[in-house]
Amino acid sequence: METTSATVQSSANATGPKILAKDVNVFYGEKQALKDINVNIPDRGVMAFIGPSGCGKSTFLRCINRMNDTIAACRVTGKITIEGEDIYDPSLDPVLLRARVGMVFQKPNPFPKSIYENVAYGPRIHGLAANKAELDDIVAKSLERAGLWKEVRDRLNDPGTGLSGGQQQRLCIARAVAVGPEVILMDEPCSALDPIATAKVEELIDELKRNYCIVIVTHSMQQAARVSQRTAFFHLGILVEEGETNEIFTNPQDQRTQDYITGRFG
Ligand SMILES: Nc1ncnc2c1ncn2[C@@H]1O[C@H](COP(=O)(O)OP(=O)(O)OP(=O)(O)O)[C@@H](O)[C@H]1O
Repeated sequence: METTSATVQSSANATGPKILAKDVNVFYGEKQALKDINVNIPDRGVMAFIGPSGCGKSTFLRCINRMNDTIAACRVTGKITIEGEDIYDPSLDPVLLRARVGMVFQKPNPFPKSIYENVAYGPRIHGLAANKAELDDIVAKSLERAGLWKEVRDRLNDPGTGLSGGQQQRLCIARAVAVGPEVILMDEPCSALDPIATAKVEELIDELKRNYCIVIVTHSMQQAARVSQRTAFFHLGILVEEGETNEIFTNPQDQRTQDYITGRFG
């Protein structure tokens, strides 16, 4: 499923960490939700964030594309870089950042428009296609990358909301891919899907990791074990432990990780 279109190619560089977080603290008003988070996220692979409810996984995910900026009471300190570039630099446009760092949410949220328009919207507003033929090409390639092309190519003008839940989630992934992101953030992307649709999305994640840096928040340890190469365990706003997924699940260094993965809490 290789593509020749520059617009859907990741510009990622395979060496060194893609994302680097240093001493990241997040506050909602007076309440501190994350404390001194330090982590390197490698390129071309999947990192899973796991941990009990309320430990700050989604909050940290939202730091990576500055979605927390949209929450009035939220304050972020510390530094996050993507390929060395400080994403909190005041000169950086968060709208452009969010094209580089796509996001897929828990509940599939296609626009109330056609399948075609759902995918074409981003490339059009970012001026990625010079004409209709180029836009058609981006739409087709993005749907192909999201493993949906064969299922929808004959009904591109049908509403996106008419697809099944799993197809809608893959449409949202196609929409993220269409603007040529480097990073794809996924916040529990399968929690609203049945096991068959979940398996399809997991297969897709496995395919996409060859070209993108993917960060996934999941409540399912089985899913983390299946799809990720690295796992970070969060607890009460602290990143307790991070490492190779296999190591985290078989030989965790911290008692809290051990307790969580063996089901003693969470
Ligand atoms: N918009 C918000 N305003 C105020 N507090 C918030 C907001 N979003 C999250 N929090 C708080 O920040 C803490 C971390 O929440 P977050 O949603 O990041 O955790 P999580 O690990 O993703 O949880 P879950 O697994 O239940 O989704 C929680 O105490 C939560 O109540």
